[in-house]
Amino acid sequence: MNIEVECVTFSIHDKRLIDGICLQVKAGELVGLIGPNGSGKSTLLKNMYRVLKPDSGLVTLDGQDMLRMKYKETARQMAVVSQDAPQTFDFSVRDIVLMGRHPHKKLLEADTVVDHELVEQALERVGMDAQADQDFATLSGGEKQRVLIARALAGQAKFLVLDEPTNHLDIRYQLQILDLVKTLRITTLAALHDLNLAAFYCDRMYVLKEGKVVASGITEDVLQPDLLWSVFGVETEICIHPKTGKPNITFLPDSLRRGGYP
Ligand SMILES: Nc1ncnc2c1ncn2[C@@H]1O[C@H](COP(=O)(O)OP(=O)(O)OP(=O)(O)O)[C@@H](O)[C@H]1O
Repeated sequence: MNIEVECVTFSIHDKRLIDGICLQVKAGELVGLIGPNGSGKSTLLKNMYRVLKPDSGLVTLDGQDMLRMKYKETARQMAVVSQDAPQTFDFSVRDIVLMGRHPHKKLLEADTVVDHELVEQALERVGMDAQADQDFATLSGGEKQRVLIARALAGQAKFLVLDEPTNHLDIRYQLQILDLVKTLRITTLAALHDLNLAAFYCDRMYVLKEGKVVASGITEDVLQPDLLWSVFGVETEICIHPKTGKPNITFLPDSLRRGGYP
């Protein structure tokens, strides 16, 4: 599936939060969206998964205007894992993952053996099968995040939107989840804060600042000290790591330039 954002603009109370953004995710790519706090990453993603409606511009899925699609059709094509886990009561982990199958069903249609198989497989893939019967509300932040990834997998979406998917995860699961996404080769757009993870996993990236794309391209070209200074205001040294072959960023805090701590 190819996704295209064409010149999307979005404002709230006359404040322009997204300013003429164009981007593209080609079939099978894992594309990163990076940028400082408040640069518009989540707002852009919400415009893509239809929680917000662009003032102007277009979002297309394989050339189809998404705003003209039925919501159910969008949900079949696109799965979203956002930072905010849903507030739920009395739903088990398995129930939550089964919800990923809903866009494929008619109203009141019963769940099938295939639905249940897909749910069990998805739970196994994220390492949550042992907690399938636990109340979702009692999980840790990281466990919730993994269950939401499982829900997306069970839904067999062709396009995955991840809004800081590794936010609550310990390092093992950060690597596991991004490895999984990469292995599945699902077309994915992911807002990521960890630049080293983004450097390792993303095929390409877009850098946002104040609602605009200020750089884009393959990670090796985009991740340069000058750019990171101008966007994040942080000094860095970047080398290509001999084992990964990917950019490895070392952050140099202000205190180093001042000669360390008193
Ligand atoms: N409903 C709203 N009303 C007013 N301003 C808003 C609203 N929603 C978002 N904003 C503002 O839009 C800007 C972009 O927010 P957004 O959440 O998209 O940033 P982000 O890049 O995802 O940030 P973070 O990395 O902190 O998650 C911020 O300045 C935020 O305060």
